[in-house]
Amino acid sequence: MKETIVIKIGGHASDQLPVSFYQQLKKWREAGKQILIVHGGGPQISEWSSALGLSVEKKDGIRVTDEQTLAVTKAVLLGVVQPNICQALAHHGLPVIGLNTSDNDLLTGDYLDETVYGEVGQVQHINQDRLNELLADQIGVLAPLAETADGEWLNVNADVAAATIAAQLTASTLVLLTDVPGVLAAGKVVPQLDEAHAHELFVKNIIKSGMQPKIKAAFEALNQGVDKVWITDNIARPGTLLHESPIMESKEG
Ligand SMILES: Nc1ncnc2c1ncn2[C@@H]1O[C@H](COP(=O)(O)OP(=O)(O)O)[C@@H](O)[C@H]1O
Ligand SMILES: CC(=O)N[C@@H](CCC(=O)OP(=O)(O)O)C(=O)O
Repeated sequence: MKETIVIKIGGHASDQLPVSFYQQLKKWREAGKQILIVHGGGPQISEWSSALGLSVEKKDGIRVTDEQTLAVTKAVLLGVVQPNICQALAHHGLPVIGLNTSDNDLLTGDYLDETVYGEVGQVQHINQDRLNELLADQIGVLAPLAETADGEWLNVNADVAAATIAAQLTASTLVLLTDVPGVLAAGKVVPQLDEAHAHELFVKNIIKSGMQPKIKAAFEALNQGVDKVWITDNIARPGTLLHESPIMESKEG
């Protein structure tokens, strides 16, 4: 079985991928690793929603999604963000396939809390065999949309989706690629973060907004068997490396 690396690309990051990103993907492929990209698109969804006169509301980094916002989310993720990422990878000579849940029920799930968030879900099950088959010879670029057993589409936070998928694929590494070089505290990147330290930064309101679901998702992935999680703006360096328990040698304590 090939080693799997899951990379989540945030909506900001996907608009400005540096050449080093594609070079690193090539290196990993040459080393025999299979790669799945789970993409976001939050800023793009907000922009299109506003342009269409829809309200934009997030609670703890999760978008409150009514029927109209879900329609915009599907259109923007599958019609704008995903094709742009696939095109960029292809231009850099990488074999790529754009994916969404409708291909053999790749991501099935259920509502997170319908009364609070509306049409928002969490991934419960992935079609692991189909994904592994697709990833054997190409890089998959998968949208964070799940479907219920009844075929309803659900909007899933891309960090949370990537973490669940990484865990179910038993990925060695989950990279959360974003627009900041890592988790920042007092203006500096925290090089290593365990759960206790993360909790402290939550309580002090240092970890806020979009960083909240990212950190929660990262620890979910670690607790479910993913070896390493990085939060970074450059896949060639780990940024913040997350750990389940304290690292004795860590200066961050
Ligand atoms: N402690 C923190 N360190 C770094 N970024 C933080 C922190 N707390 C909140 N953030 C915010 O989280 C953002 C990244 O989350 P988000 O905007 O959802 O990115 P993405 O689209 O890549 O998922 C950063 O741009 C920053 O504004
Ligand atoms: C439920 C929920 O919050 N879904 C996200 C899905 C996209 C996403 O997560 O994009 P980023 O990674 O770029 O933020 C949203 O609608 O914004």
